[in-house]
Amino acid sequence: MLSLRNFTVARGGIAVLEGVSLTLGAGEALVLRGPNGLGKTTLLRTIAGLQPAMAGEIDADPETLAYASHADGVKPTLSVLENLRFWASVFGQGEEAIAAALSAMDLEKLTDRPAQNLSAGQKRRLGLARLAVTGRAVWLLDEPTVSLDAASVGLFAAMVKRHLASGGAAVLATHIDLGLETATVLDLSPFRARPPSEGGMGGAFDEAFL
Ligand SMILES: Nc1ncnc2c1ncn2[C@@H]1O[C@H](COP(=O)(O)OP(=O)(O)OP(=O)(O)O)[C@@H](O)[C@H]1O
Repeated sequence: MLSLRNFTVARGGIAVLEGVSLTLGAGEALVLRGPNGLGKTTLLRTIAGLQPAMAGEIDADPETLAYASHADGVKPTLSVLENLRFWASVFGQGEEAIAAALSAMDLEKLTDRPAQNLSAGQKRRLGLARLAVTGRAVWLLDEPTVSLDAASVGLFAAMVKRHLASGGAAVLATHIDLGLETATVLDLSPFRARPPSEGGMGGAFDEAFL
């Protein structure tokens, strides 16, 4: 469903990760690990097509990818239900998918509340519920559990497990253990871009190099 070969990704024109190769098949989850600033977000953004790769190849159908970023991406003046209806219409999904999304993230009691009046955790639950109305197979998830309490983390983990069981796949940047028994953990530290003096395309000096 997704494969990368010798993939190099950059922020601000400077390579942060180089030579990343991976494959992801149906039912599989990949957990990206590495210290702050290493490039996990950058890798997910590049896979999602939000920025170009610096080098390497990606094999994936863009129409199968759904990206959930750090930001919840909810529309503040729309209610919870209106937000999901909006996204469902964008992705060609119907009421059944919306009902499943509400149930998955326990949002049924909040359907009429404007998103701007949700708590941080509720907003994040709505942001994650959007995934369930995309109908897309490969979920790209950047720190999906930020602001979630333990119960909501459990709901989200269950949603991801159902997605995998139904033939979907997921790449997650997360520092916590979601209990995805079948997930493969990929430590990105060995792919940190080398500075030009070492033959690489990197060069930023920041916390990733300390
Ligand atoms: N817009 C930008 N312009 C230039 N550099 C950036 C930009 N955004 C991020 N960076 C830098 O790119 C590097 C990789 O950042 P990225 O957000 O991908 O790391 P991360 O591994 O996801 O970190 P974290 O675990 O803290 O979320 C960092 O050194 C960061 O400071």
